[in-house]
This record gives sequence, C-alpha cells and structure tokens, in this order.
Amino acid sequence: MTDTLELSHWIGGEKVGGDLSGESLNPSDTRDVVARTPKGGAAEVDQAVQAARAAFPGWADASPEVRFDVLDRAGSLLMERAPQIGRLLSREEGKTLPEGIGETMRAARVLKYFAGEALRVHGQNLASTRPGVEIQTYRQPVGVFGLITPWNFPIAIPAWKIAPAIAFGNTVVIKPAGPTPATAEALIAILHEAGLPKGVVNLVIGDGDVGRAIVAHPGVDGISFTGSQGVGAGVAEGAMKRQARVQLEMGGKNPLIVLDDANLERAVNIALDGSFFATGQRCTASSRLIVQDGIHDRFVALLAEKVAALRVGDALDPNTQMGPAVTEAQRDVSYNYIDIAKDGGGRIVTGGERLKFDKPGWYVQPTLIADTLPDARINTEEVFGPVASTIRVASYEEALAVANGVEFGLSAGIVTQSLKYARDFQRNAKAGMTMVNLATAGVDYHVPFGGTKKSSYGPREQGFAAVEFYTQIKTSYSAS
Ligand SMILES: NC(=O)C1=CN([C@@H]2O[C@H](COP(=O)(O)OP(=O)(O)OC[C@H]3O[C@@H](n4cnc5c(N)ncnc54)[C@H](OP(=O)(O)O)[C@@H]3O)[C@@H](O)[C@H]2O)C=CC1
Ligand SMILES: O=C(O)CCC(=O)C(=O)O
Repeated sequence: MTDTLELSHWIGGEKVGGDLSGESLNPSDTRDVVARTPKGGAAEVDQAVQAARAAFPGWADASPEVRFDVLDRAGSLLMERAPQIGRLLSREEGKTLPEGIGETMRAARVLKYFAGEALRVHGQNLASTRPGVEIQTYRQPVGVFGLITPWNFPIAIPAWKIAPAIAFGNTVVIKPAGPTPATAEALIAILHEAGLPKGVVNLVIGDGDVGRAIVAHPGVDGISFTGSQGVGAGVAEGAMKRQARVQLEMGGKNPLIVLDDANLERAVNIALDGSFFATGQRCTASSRLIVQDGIHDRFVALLAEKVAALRVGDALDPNTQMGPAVTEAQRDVSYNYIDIAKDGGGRIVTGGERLKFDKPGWYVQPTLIADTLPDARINTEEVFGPVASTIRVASYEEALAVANGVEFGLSAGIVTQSLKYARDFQRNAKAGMTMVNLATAGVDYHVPFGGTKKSSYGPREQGFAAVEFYTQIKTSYSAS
C-alpha cells in the first residue's frame, strides 16, 4: 500500500480544497485508497469559469512563444516524472505499469507537439475578386473551453484536449472522470509548475453534476467530451441549445477482419493486442473479430491459447499482462455481456468465469466467444472490457458488410496479404480510422483521431486537425 493523496480543485491558479468526501480506489486492490477528493458542483464550476474568463484576454494576446515555452516545459517535466506519474496512473486506473508509463509519455509528447503548433497558427492571403482589395484569414482563439474527460486514458485524453486549447490561446475548465482524478490533477500541477499563468487551466473534481454545470454554463464557449454515447448525446443537446461549440468522442464496436490469406500468427497477435491490452477498455478496442471460413478454426484455437495464457493481476506487478477493470461497475458490465452472448448462442472458447484473487480487486477473466451472429447484442453494443467475439464469414464482401453493419464507426482493421482487399477496405470501411495489418487500437499522437456515425460528432481531435475546433476564422478585407 502507498500513501493516500488529498486532492484539490485548481481554480485561478490556486488549489481550492473541499470536504474530501469522495475517494478514488485502486482497482487492483480496493483496500488501497489512492486519493480523497473534494466534491465540486455548480458553484465551483462557476468560480472556475470566471477565472478562465478573466485569464482569457491576457492568454489570447500572449506571444506564441510564451505558449510554446509552457507546453514544452510541461512536456519535459512530464517525461522526467513518467515513472512516478505512470505508476500513479496504473494504481488508479488499473492498466499495467508499462501501459501507464507509456500513456504518460504519450501525454508528454502531445504537450510538446502542441507547443510547436502554437508557433504554427495558420492564416492565409487570398486574392479578392475586386481590384485593390486584399483578403487575409486569421485563426483566433474562441474563449473558454469546457473539457469533460473519461477514466480510460486519464492523462493522455486531458492532455490532448488541454494542449490544443491553450496552444491556440483559449482557456479551460476541465472535469476529470470520477474514478481517476489524481492522475488528471498531476497533469494540472505540472502545467502550473511549467509557468502556466493563473486561471488558464482550471480543474473541478466531482461527478456528473460538474459535467452538467459545465455544459449549461453560459460562460463556456465550447465543450469537448469523451465518454459514453448516451452521456455524449445529452452534452451535445445542452451545448447546442445555447449555441456553444461541441465535439464528442464516444464509443466503438470496432471490427477486425481476418482473411484466409492472413499470416495466422500475425493475425492472432494483432487481435490479442487490439482486444485485450489495456483490459479492453479502449474505445478503439477490437471487439468484433470477423474471420473468414478457411482460417477461422485455426485462428480461434490459437487466439484462445494466447488469451488463456495472459497473466491477469495487480497492475503494479511487473509480471502482469492485463490489469483489472477500472471499477466494479465496469467489471460487471463485462460479465453481464458474457451472459448476454451465451444466451444469444455464443460459445465461450476461453474465460467467462468469475476470477478469484488473493486480494480484493475488479478482475475480469479475458474472454473469447465464438459462433456469434452479426446482429447479436454482443456484436452491436459496446462492452468496454476484455471480451471479444468472433463472427464467421465466407468472403471479403460479407466481412465488409458485417464490419459496416453497426451504428458505430471509430476504428476498423483488416489482416490480409491482398493489396486489392486492403485498398478496398481503406476506401469502403465506414470508420474514421482504418488499420491494415495493425491493431484497431493504439494510435499515433500527431494525426487526426475520430470516427463516423455514432462514434464521434464535430471536428476531429488531435494533430493538425485540432486547430478546427479550438480556433475560429476571421476573414479580413482591406483596400489601400
Ligand atoms: N470513448 C471512450 O473513450 C470512452 C467510452 N466510455 C463508454 O462509456 C461507458 C460508461 O463509462 P462512464 O465512465 O460511465 O462514461 P460516462 O460517459 O458516464 O463518463 C464520461 C465523462 O462524463 C462525465 N459525465 C457523466 N454524466 C454526465 C452528464 N450528464 N453531463 C456531463 N458529463 C457527465 C463523467 O463524470 P463521472 O466519471 O464523474 O461520472 C466523465 O467525466 C463505458 O462502458 C464505455 O462504453 C467510457 C469511457 C471512455
Ligand atoms: O487506441 C488508442 O490509442 C486511443 C484510444 C482512445 O482514445 C480511447 O479509448 O479513448
């Protein structure tokens, strides 16, 4: 066991305490209280929005070099402390230590990427249709952004929302997810240590009430949300009612197609990575494995062998390959869907049993279910756990139709040696991201991220695409 942290909100550059009535627990061992937390509400959100509004004019006018320096310094500090913060992340969220440290490094690189973007804010000179008239476009900051973030990437997602917001001159009020406030707070503390002016980034810890207050606050000009589809739809409705900008990243039901010509070992490793690492708690996880007849039985047998051999355990144990679910509720969602799959005729090839451990934690047995039908609930609803199902198909054409036949469209993958099918898949998969001979999960930090259909809404996040959401264009005409 390690120390219990006492967290604060960050409002106007100061730590603002509360009654510490909340707590975040270590999902690997629930006797370990990672942090005691204040429970913010509408009043704290209002204070935070006022602080962000007060900081906005100064930050919007700050030289891009000032913004570069803060983000670059924060990125360096985060890299230096990745072993400690990655450990805190793994202790609080339950992903393994390499995953926790890897995610912290990813967040640090995101900060550094957007440090560079601060210096590259784009504008254009355009020809006018009128003689003697010149036209320029400028990218200007929007104002205050409300950022509502999930627990599954508790430092990378806050980083990839905060960094572009502030790089382009906006200010921020962020709400971390209930289960993972300590990791988010560590990032906010580092930004301030790196010289961020007071009020540019404000953190309010609390439950859905904090999210609701951010969405409803008239001082918040735009909202970026990552989380479930149901909550996301409500966030969009609330934002649009008062004409705030909104961007949503939500669920996935990501397909991985395996064609007969695939290298078996490679296909199995890609499926193992995409479906089970990070305990399957990735919106990009491959939860539907769509496998062609000729390779199906060999693929299922080898994947089952590898899934059964995964070492599930305490996230901080170096021997662990898969940590627990983040909360009891998430654990139960996985077991519930396993039952739903069985009731729908699915065959449990490996896993599916309640795991018994020497310590109290929210462990789930990684589970592979075969012989499922494309429109069964296990293949249409997001599980968000270490559960994958296989669907047998006769041809590439059938595989593509099955892959596209759900209401989500985040990431889609194919394993094949055929250039013809790979190219066709890249063109015709209805998803925001396609992966050829790669796992559906695990994306780069410097390129656009997002999906189609019910997976995403609004402009893309990350990389050069982030400028769209976090700036507005001014078109300036002048005559001499
Ligand atoms: N796309 C993705 O990356 C993610 C998808 N999910 C999906 O969501 C499911 C449930 O996870 P869960 O954590 O409950 O996701 P939620 O959508 O409930 O939570 C996401 C964020 O929204 C906040 N929130 C909750 N209710 C509201 C509201 N009414 N208005 C504004 N903000 C709100 C949450 O706060 P709080 O945590 O305090 O409740 C959290 O910060 C998962 O099983 C998975 O399917 C979950 C996480 C990430
Ligand atoms: O797969 C990844 O690298 C990113 C996944 C993600 O952003 C998410 O699950 O929310």
